[in-house]
Amino acid sequence: MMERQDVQGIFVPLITPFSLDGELDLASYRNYVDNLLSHDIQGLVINGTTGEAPTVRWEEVIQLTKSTQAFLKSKKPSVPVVVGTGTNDTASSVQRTEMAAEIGADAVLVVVPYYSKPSQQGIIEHFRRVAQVGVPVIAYEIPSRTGVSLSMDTARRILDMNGVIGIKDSSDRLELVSELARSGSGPVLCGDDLQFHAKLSQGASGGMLASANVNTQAFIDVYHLFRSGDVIAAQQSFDRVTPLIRKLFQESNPAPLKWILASQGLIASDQLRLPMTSISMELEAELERLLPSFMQS
Ligand SMILES: O=C(O)C1=N[C@H](C(=O)O)C[C@H](O)C1
Repeated sequence: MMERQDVQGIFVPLITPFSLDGELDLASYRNYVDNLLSHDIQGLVINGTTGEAPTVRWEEVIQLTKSTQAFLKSKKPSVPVVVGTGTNDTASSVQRTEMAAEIGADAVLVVVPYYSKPSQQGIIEHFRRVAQVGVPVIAYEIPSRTGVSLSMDTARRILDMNGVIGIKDSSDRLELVSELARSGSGPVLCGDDLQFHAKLSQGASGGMLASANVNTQAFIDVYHLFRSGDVIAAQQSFDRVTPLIRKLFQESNPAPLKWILASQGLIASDQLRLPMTSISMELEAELERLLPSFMQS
C-alpha cells in the first residue's frame, strides 16, 4: 500500500478504452498501458475523470484494476495502482473503497463529493468515513467539476486524518499548494495540467496529469529538472508542452486525449460513452496538424 512519501512524481490517470459498441476494450487497454510502462512513472490511476468515472460501471472498474494488477505483476510490480472510489454519496464511496481494499488497491482517489454542494463539515465527515476503511486515501479537489471548494482549513483537516496520504489539487488556486506546503501539511499533487510548473514552484510533490498520457517523458523530465534545482530548464521544458496541454483541454477531457491515443494506434478507437462525445472536426484538423510537434517537445 502507498504511504505519504510515495505521493510524488508523475502519476498517470488512465483512459478507459471502449470498442465501437461501447464495451470495455481490454486489448487496447493492455497495449496502451504497456506503452506507458516504458516510462519511469510513479503510479497509475484507474477510474479518475480521465477514465470517465461517471459512466464506467463499478464491475468494470474491478475488471480494469485486476487486469492492470496482473499486467504490472509481470512487467513492473513496483508501480502502484490508485483506484477512483469517490462518489457524491458517502455510503457508496465507503463501500467502493472497501471493495478496492479487497482487490488490493494501493490507494484510492476520492473526489470531493460533487453536485450536492455539501458543507465543509459534511465534506470532512465524508473523508473521515472513507479514510476509516484503511486503504490510503488521496483526496481529489476539482471545484470546476464538483461545484464546491475545499477551504484551507478543511484541506488541512483532511490531510491530518489517519489514512489520508495526500491531496490531488485540480483547482486553479496556487494558494492551496503554497499554504499546505508552508504549514508542512501535504503532499499535494498538481491535477491542473497547465499549472504543473507553477505548482511545483509552490511546493507540489508531483502531478497527476492527463497530459502525461501523451509525451509522458516530457512531464517526467520537467519533474526531475525541477527537483534537481534546475528551475529554469524545468520551465523551458514545460513551456514546450503547454501547446499540447491547451489542445487537450480545449474540449472536455478525455475526448481530445482519446483521439490522440487512437491516432497513435495505442487504442483502437476514440469512442466515449454518452453524454461525452468525440471531438469536433475543427479540433481534429488542428490536432492532425500539431501532433508531430507535440511528440517532439
Ligand atoms: O482524471 C484525472 O485524474 C484528471 N482529470 C482532470 C480533468 O479532467 O479535469 C485533469 C487532470 O489532468 C487529471
